[in-house]
Amino acid sequence: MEKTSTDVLPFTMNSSGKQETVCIFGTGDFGRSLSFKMLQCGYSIVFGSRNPRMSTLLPNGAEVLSYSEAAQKSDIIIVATHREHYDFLTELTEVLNGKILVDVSNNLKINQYSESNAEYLAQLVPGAHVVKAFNTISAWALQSGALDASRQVFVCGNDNKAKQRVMDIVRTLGLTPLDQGSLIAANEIENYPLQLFPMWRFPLYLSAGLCAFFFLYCVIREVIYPYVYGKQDETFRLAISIPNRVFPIAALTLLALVYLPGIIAAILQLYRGTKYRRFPDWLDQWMLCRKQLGLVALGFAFLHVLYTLVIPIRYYVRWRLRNKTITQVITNKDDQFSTSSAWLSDSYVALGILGFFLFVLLGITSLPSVSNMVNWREFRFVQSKLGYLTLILCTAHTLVYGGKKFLSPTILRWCLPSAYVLALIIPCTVLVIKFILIMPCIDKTLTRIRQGWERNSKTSSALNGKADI
Ligand SMILES: Cc1cc2nc3c(=O)[nH]c(=O)nc-3n(C[C@H](O)[C@H](O)[C@H](O)COP(=O)(O)OP(=O)(O)OC[C@H]3O[C@@H](n4cnc5c(N)ncnc54)[C@H](O)[C@@H]3O)c2cc1C
Ligand SMILES: NC(=O)C1=CN([C@@H]2O[C@H](COP(=O)(O)OP(=O)(O)OC[C@H]3O[C@@H](n4cnc5c(N)ncnc54)[C@H](OP(=O)(O)O)[C@@H]3O)[C@@H](O)[C@H]2O)C=CC1
Ligand code: HEM
Ligand SMILES: [Fe+3]
Repeated sequence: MEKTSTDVLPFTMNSSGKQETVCIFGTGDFGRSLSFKMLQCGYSIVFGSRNPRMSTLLPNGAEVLSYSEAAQKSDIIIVATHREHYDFLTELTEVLNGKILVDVSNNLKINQYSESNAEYLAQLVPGAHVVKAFNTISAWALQSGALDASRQVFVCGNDNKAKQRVMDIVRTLGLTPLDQGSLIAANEIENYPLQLFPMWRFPLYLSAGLCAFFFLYCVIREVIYPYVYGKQDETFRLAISIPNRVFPIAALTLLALVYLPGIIAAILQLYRGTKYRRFPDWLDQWMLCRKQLGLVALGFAFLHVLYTLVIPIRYYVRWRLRNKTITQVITNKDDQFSTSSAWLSDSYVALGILGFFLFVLLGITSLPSVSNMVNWREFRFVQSKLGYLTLILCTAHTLVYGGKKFLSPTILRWCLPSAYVLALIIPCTVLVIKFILIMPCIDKTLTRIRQGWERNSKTSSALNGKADI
């Protein structure tokens, strides 16, 4: 096939065959980094600056002029200055008339101003076509080429032609433009780089709260209580014994909280008899951060395993073992081997190991490189079915660890049961309700609801039918 004349033109040439010139206002970090990249991609660059002569460190081949001279050289102007300094643009409204102004700016805080920076720019220079772009790309990444994580450039603007021209530039720089619509979207685009791990916030606050609560609980039971009643100094427990209760308890509770919203959703759907009514916001948010909750739980489980591995080398544990042996020698009594204790001890450790193995498997499948390789059904199978199996194994691990002493009154201190007894409440509740939900009669109704059946649609059509008669 023969190539047309436009096919053979490089992107950066305009229709008359000349290199396309782009003007950048501001010779700061971002303006400079963008100019390096654009020069590499074949654009010719003209800088607008307050002090054209003072500007150093600029790439070879870029011209530096005053703001108004530079603006006349191109019909696309990238405004690489901070919003606080935009007022100089009001003196240039005439030269900027009809030109494309690209707003790249970010603020320091979310919703710092009542209108977005791009809308503010459009108010300052009403005759220009303002397009928002590039604000999510950092100057450092542009220059060092480390753009793997952030190749996407969100673009928005009211003038379609202007937006297309900017998107062409984005593509030529090897980045991916994402059209976000009109300039109203600028507010959201500007808030985007200011967010700090939004999906992680709830899981992290929740785990900090859980850890603080259980830590205090254990300190009261295991440090303060022995001190008050026997003047014993048990503070060494703060280093390993108590963290090795708090971390597994946090892991188990968070794991249960990953599966609790699915159950609440099912109960709501059964109660309402339809899947077409929205869940309350808190439930929606909770559902959306289950992955993060699960990964935080996995982190705590890892800590528990590491702390458990060091138990045999602890001074306190070795001292107790030695002392027991010596006492047995002195009193000439030996401990009878108890098969049931051996079973209990081996089973709870085995359950922990199997639970941890599946837990890690869940974590691995949540890596994008792995989840992209499995289909939806396989992913659901691992996350939902194996996820529940993980919860069952970890709960059983804790239940068997509690063993016989579980509810005996001797373990109460100041009426407080052992911490793991509290930790079992949510997981056991989740498992019991899940067990009820998968009973055939309930499961059948739930499946019908999830396939689109509505309980009330029958009654309402019957009522309609009556009304017709
Ligand atoms: C280590 C670890 C890593 C994890 N990684 C991920 C991850 O990468 N990605 C991820 O998503 N989760 C992840 N999770 C969380 C969790 O495993 C999944 O969310 C899991 O799918 C939850 O299973 P579920 O059976 O409770 O709920 P679901 O599978 O969500 O739902 C149960 C049922 O409810 C129905 N349902 C769910 N939502 C709706 C709705 N809005 N409207 C109508 N019906 C609905 C479904 O059809 C399904 O039949 C992770 C958990 C852990 C512990
Ligand atoms: N740095 C980054 O990684 C990113 C920055 N941005 C945005 O790009 C814009 C520029 O950022 P950055 O380059 O880091 O900032 P700098 O402070 O490094 O540069 C800003 C430039 O603005 C010009 N300017 C115009 N008027 C004034 C004035 N009154 N006072 C001071 N400077 C003025 C100056 O250029 P001259 O001296 O030539 O006039 C100055 O170098 C900002 O809006 C920022 O939010 C967006 C994404 C990433
Ligand atoms: C390799 C895997 C695991 C091993 C070897 C293991 C081992 C142990 C041991 C030895 C104890 C007793 C600790 C003590 O005496 O202080 C224990 C307690 C406990 N484990 Fe595990 N465990 C594993 C995985 C898990 C996992 C994945 C969870 C849950 C998510 C978990 C939850 C708990 C809980 C809640 C306790 C009770 C904590 C307490 O109050 O003392 N364990 N585990
Ligand atoms: Fe500045």
